Amino acid sequence: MHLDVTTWSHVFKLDPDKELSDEWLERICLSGTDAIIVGGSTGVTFDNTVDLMSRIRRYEVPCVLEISDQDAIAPGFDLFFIPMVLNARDPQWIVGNHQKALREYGAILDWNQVMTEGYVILNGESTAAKMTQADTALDIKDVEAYARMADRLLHCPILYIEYSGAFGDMALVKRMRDLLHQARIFYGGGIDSPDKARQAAEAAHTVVVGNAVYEQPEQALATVQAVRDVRAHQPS
Ligand SMILES: CC(C)=CCC/C(C)=C/CC/C(C)=C/CC/C(C)=C/CC/C(C)=C/CC/C(C)=C/CC/C(C)=C/COP(=O)(O)OP(=O)(O)O
Ligand SMILES: O=P(O)(O)OC[C@@H](O)CO
Ligand SMILES: [Mg+2]
Repeated sequence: MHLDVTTWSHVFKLDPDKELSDEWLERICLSGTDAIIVGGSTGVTFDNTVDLMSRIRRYEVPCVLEISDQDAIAPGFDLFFIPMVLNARDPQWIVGNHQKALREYGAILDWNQVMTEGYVILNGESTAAKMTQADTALDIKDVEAYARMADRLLHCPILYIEYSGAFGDMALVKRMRDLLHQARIFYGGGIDSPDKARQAAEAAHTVVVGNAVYEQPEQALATVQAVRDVRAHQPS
């Protein structure tokens, strides 16, 4: 099992608040994806998180919890991703909820399992943008500044360009990747076909496929091979 995120090209993000049959969960977990992220912006509870995690645990694939609600923090994951929404207008989503969670867990957690994601949300229509009151009216220089903030100021191992629900601007994503010093760029949003997965894999280090698992599962599965094909033709 590879817990080194720098080797991950493709991940699926599964939402504890959504239904997925055992058959489809098996196909997703055995697809050859590099990891499964468990997360969602609303309706995530301790119970539905543990339920999904224990179903994924039947398979060998690495399993990460992307924390969006302190009440849904559950043990048993390989890693914990902590989003900090850098362009949130509400500071609760940059540091506020994090401070509260660290009051509870700070002294006992295994820091080797924790990775910070510098999040930049760019689809103003997404649930996450509305919830965090993200400022999505950004020009390229604004996004570059957030990318450098994540990479150089905060030393986040992950810069997450989030277009949840819509396919984003791959030229922008690639430009961010090219300016990073140490962070890896995760791109998520609107990947619902092998062609979009290919475009995203050419721009980002890691592509994240979420909603398509529930809406177009055959297409979602096909994104795994599409990303592999891109990597096979890229110089290492
Ligand atoms: C005992 C034990 C397990 C110990 C470990 C505990 C641990 C690791 C503690 C860490 C402490 C800590 C700092 C926790 C963070 C607490 C917290 C609540 C932070 C806030 C996170 C945040 C900014 C959330 C905002 C929303 C967001 C960015 C969610 C990310 C996922 C996302 C955008 C999903 C897409 O959502 P979806 O529902 O699919 O949306 P659509 O409707 O658009 O599809
Ligand atoms: O659901 P989609 O649009 O695939 O986005 C994936 C992920 O970035 C959501 O956090
Ligand atoms: Mg979703």
